[in-house]
Amino acid sequence: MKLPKGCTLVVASHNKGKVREIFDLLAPYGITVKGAGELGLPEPEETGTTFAENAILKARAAALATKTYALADDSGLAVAALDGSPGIYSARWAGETRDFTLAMAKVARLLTELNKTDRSAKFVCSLALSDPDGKVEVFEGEVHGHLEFPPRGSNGFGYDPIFVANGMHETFGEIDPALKHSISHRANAFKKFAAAVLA
Ligand SMILES: O=P(O)(O)OP(=O)(O)OP(=O)(O)OC[C@H]1O[C@@H](n2cnc3c(O)ncnc32)[C@H](O)[C@@H]1O
Ligand SMILES: [Mg+2]
Repeated sequence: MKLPKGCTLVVASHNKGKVREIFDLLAPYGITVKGAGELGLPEPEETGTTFAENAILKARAAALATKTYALADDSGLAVAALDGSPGIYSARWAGETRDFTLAMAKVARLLTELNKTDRSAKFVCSLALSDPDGKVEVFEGEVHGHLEFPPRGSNGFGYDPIFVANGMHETFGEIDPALKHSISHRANAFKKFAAAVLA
């Protein structure tokens, strides 16, 4: 599908860090964007079993509620030695208060307890675009790297302070946000979205 010129796009996320990144990624395209938070949209329960299913249900809920196009992002950290955990549970590992210091410590603790030495991990992002009638399209991206402890840096959000992308030495918490926007899982999904929808 193509986004009609001059349309408004609702970014169906309640995560401020994510919304900031999606706004940055959309900035060059001259689309009017609104956040689900500022529109007071409810946060749907993420009952899907994959990133794509959860992205679709969030995009559709916002599109049907606002009768506009909506873009949702479901993403997370998949740690190889933990069989892909926390995966779709990445936000939930941070508890009700979304404490990522706690979530990152849980990852470190599990790796130690299970005697795992492999620190490989990836971030995964599924972007779902819904039209005002609930018709959806999904775009996926990944970035591969490894984890380092203790956490470093205060840029970004979530698990960024423990993730180092392949070929880098600094964590996503330490690098310039513009650099993260050029290589991240979200950037890679976004490139596909932009090519298909914004061209
Ligand atoms: O569902 P919405 O409202 O969009 O917000 P959320 O925070 O609940 O988002 P998800 O359900 O997609 O959960 C993904 C979690 O994975 C983590 N995550 C995703 N992308 C990340 C990134 O670029 N850097 C660090 N952590 C990331 C982050 O902690 C998110 O809370
Ligand atoms: Mg969520």
